[in-house]
Amino acid sequence: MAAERIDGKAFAANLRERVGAMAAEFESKAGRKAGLAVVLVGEDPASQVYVRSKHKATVAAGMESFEHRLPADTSEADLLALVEQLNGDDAVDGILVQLPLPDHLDDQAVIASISPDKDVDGFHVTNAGRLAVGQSGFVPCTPLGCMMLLADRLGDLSGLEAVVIGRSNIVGKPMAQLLLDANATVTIAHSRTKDLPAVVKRADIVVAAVGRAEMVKAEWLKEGATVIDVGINRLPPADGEEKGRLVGDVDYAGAEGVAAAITPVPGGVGPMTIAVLLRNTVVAAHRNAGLDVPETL
Ligand SMILES: NC(=O)C1=CN([C@@H]2O[C@H](COP(=O)(O)OP(=O)(O)OC[C@H]3O[C@@H](n4cnc5c(N)ncnc54)[C@H](OP(=O)(O)O)[C@@H]3O)[C@@H](O)[C@H]2O)C=CC1
Ligand SMILES: Nc1nc(=O)c2c([nH]1)NC[C@@H]1CN(c3ccc(C(=O)N[C@@H](CCC(=O)O)C(=O)O)cc3)C=[N+]21
Ligand SMILES: [Mg+2]
Repeated sequence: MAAERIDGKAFAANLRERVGAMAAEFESKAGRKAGLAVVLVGEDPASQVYVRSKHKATVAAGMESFEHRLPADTSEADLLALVEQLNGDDAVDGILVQLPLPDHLDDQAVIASISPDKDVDGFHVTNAGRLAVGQSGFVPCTPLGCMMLLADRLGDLSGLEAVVIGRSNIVGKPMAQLLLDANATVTIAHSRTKDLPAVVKRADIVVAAVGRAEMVKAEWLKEGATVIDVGINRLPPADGEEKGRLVGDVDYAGAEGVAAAITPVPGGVGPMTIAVLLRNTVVAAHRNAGLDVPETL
């Protein structure tokens, strides 16, 4: 039987609806809209696409979107000065600096300059630390979106074997932390892992966040596994194509024959990332205005 396709796009649309309702309620209580500032340095085409879809989604949810596009040769001092200005701007509840930054800019220094209370990406060490010790803060959007899909599909994750492939600060590590908090038994695999296929074979839940097109094969999966594919990989254009296809880190066509459920690429985790970003921004707005955060968020 073919695996069920986990429709992240539909789930995300529903979440954006709910966030929109909370944003409207926030506006009526606070007398202003919740605001998200997005900073893009340089002209990377993929980053431009993401920033444009974040802007559209922010406005559609009834929030204010402040876009700052800076030239690729922006100095670190100028970028830090902009973040400082946004930190002090009461109309701005959330700040997102699109990564990766051009090589001459230090990602970590820039993330460190964002006020943890406006760090809706959840990348600041303060928020990473809060997640690690179980305090409330901001959780990175992509892993939180993956957890929402897993909770919706599987309910209680207690005792399930979860394997996260990838250990980046923005996806793999926080993903593992959230799975652990949900009482899964968690393994983190990475480029030095010996016999990755055997490690993946144990998993009831596989989260692939590697950045290698269709690396995870059907034969690696346990029958009935739930597969969350975070990877976004652009294949080289085939004959007659202008742009190459977008594929995940999992061989979807093969995995469909073994898994119980799997997220597609596109239409899976990607749309969740943006919806959770809006969710985090409305949460930030409530906290920054001293209002109770609605429980439904
Ligand atoms: N859908 C979405 O919303 C988002 C998608 N992404 C996508 O997710 C993917 C991962 O992103 P990100 O975490 O930022 O990437 P990074 O490049 O920061 O991390 C990749 C991880 O994969 C590991 N890895 C690399 N090669 C192998 C291998 N052959 N076997 C096992 N592990 C390997 C690396 O191991 P090591 O640590 O040893 O180097 C590293 O931990 C990318 O495709 C990215 O585009 C990212 C963010 C959001
Ligand atoms: N500070 C920061 N925060 C981020 O959250 C962040 C970032 N930098 N840099 C880049 C990555 C990547 N990322 C994605 C968001 C949405 C889709 C998404 O919507 N993808 C669509 C397809 C989009 C397309 O067609 O290209 C989908 O999967 O269906 C993908 C990837 C956020 N990131
Ligand atoms: Mg994110």
